[in-house]
Amino acid sequence: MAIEFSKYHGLGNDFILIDNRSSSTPLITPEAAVKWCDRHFGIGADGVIFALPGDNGADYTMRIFNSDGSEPEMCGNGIRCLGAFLAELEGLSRTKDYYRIHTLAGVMTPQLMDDGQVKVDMGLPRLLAEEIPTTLAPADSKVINQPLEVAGKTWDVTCVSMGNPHCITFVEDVAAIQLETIGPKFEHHPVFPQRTNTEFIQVVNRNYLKMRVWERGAGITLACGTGACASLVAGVLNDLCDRTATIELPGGLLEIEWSEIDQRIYMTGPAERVFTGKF
Ligand SMILES: N[C@@H](CCC[C@H](N)C(=O)O)C(=O)O
Repeated sequence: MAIEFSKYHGLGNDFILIDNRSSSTPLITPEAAVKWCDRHFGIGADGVIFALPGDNGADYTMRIFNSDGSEPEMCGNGIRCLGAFLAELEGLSRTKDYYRIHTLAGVMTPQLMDDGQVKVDMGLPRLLAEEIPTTLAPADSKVINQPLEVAGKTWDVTCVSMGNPHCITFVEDVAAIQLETIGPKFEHHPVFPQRTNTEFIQVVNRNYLKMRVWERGAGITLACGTGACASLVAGVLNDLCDRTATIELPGGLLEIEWSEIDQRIYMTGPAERVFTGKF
């Protein structure tokens, strides 16, 4: 059976989007997602995202498979792409500029802005070790600037969950990090029972951070929305940045705010359709 898809990206973090609104079961399996994401033998993407019927009062449900077939709880760049995809699918029948999306990390709300950007209410960051999850500290403690031995070197790490796990390290120069060798060692470190996404952050000033990322289940990507949110939170917890900052990723810029009013994280960035097809 041929399945229609749309290819989108958010700052080069690219996804295959599938209109799955007629069924609560993803139209393709995790094994098929691995093949579809293959950049030589498939369509090529960092993940496959399904637009499913809403759950728990939400307008829609998002599920996502990473390019290795694993299923993460959330995806920041992906949910911006999903917002744009749903607007495209609804066309003239669309009645509002935001969607309440049920995810494995709770309900997230992407809003389509007049300038074409998508702003997402990403919810509350989770900071306790058991919420990350990590065994780096007692279950009910935060992991802020804690030493972690990886590849014979001690890294000071801060851990934040945006529904999915992130381990953040502040470095002098992000360009000098050997991401392809060190990334997998963080991802599979035994202190992270559900593996982890890993962000390396260079503080340019209190409102501008440079980031490179190794993603759980996808490897090096050009951007990670949840990673950018988690990194801003880590920067605030370490008093290295303010609560509003621009995050520079290899694929472009994201604006992140950790609201003092409701303590929620707001992420603003682009979502672009590249092409559509049948597979
Ligand atoms: N690129 C995404 C995150 C996708 C999920 C991640 N690989 C995980 O396994 O947690 C983003 O933009 O947030």
